Amino acid sequence: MTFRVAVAGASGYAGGEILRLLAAHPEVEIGALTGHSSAGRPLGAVQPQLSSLAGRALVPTTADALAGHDVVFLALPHGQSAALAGEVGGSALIVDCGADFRLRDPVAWERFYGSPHAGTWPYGLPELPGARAGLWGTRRIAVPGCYPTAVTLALFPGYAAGLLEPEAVIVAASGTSGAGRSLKPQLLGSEVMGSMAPYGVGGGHRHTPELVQNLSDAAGESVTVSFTPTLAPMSRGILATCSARLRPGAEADELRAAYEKAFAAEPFVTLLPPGLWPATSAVVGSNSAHVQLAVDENAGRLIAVSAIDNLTKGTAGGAVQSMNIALGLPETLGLPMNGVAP
Ligand SMILES: NC(=O)C1=CN([C@@H]2O[C@H](COP(=O)(O)OP(=O)(O)OC[C@H]3O[C@@H](n4cnc5c(N)ncnc54)[C@H](OP(=O)(O)O)[C@@H]3O)[C@@H](O)[C@H]2O)C=CC1
Ligand SMILES: CC(=O)N[C@@H](CCC(=O)OP(=O)(O)O)C(=O)O
Repeated sequence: MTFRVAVAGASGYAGGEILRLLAAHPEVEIGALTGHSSAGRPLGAVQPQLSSLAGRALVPTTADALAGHDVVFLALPHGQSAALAGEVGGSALIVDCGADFRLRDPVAWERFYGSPHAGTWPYGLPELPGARAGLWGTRRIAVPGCYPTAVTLALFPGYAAGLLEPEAVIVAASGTSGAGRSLKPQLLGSEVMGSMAPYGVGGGHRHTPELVQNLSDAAGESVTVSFTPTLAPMSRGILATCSARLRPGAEADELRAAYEKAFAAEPFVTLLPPGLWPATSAVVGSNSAHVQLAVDENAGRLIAVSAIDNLTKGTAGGAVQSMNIALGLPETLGLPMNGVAP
């Protein structure tokens, strides 16, 4: 069976990456493509890398344009998804790449996003314990934020195994495509090239409550998270360096065994052999996450590092992986495991 799929926000970075993957997906027919300021233009004018779809027209983002599809991807600015999803309604599978339906706690939502909480949908990080059960047959998916995907994969096995104290310290570097393609002075080439700088320092980044939610779910208790994002002079990729204090008696071998068990059957997570460390260049263009860990015996802490492509595993690839599960398709269908290095 072929599923007819619409993409809202097809002119953006996330929308473009969704289309790159869907164009190679054997069970998908690409339907409506919508844009905002670029509506009326051909897709090839704003996404020239999508050669096979270059002549397709971008239409305005309306519920009418998105009606009549089996699957609708929403790749829109935060706050735009909830109203549109309500209007599209029906039996379509709606996959929201924005944040609107990720958090369960309305207080945390309002504090970090400053608007009323729209609700909570099944969370599209299949590797998180219990997540697949929520995705099978669902008609609504909330795709995780890109940092939460990288960080959760790096830390959840240690928490799920009960080997870590409930506090995590995370410093993660992201490429500039994580910020979308709208114009922002801090993203000018002359500001970013040859430089790295933190932002959202001091617990202010909106992915903090999502990290707390995921790690607390894994731990079965409330986990405190200190998260510092950093902008790196590259277009794609996230490298997350995560640290947590070991529970008394927890050993490096037990941690390694917990990670091996968690990822043994995961098609898109590679626990690297001891001594090899994740690099963004190895995962760019793929839906793969690379993970490695070490125990700092002096500090009594786990150091876990992950690398993903923020636009693939961190957005579009994770979204397609979750779509596959929801539709009963093989989970890996249409998704690249290999990167494009060098
Ligand atoms: N970039 C990333 O790494 C990640 C992004 N996401 C999420 O995906 C979503 C899209 O992000 P991204 O692609 O990076 O952003 P972009 O800024 O690159 O694209 C935004 C898209 O939304 C459209 N748009 C802009 N304003 C409006 C509006 N008022 N109403 C309807 N459509 C509008 C744009 O259309 P036009 O260009 O035609 O004006 C464009 O298609 C966001 O919610 C983001 O949080 C999630 C994880 C990671
Ligand atoms: C480099 C950069 O700016 N990154 C974005 C994260 C993008 C993302 O995953 O997140 P959302 O879907 O929650 O927007 C940021 O820090 O806001």
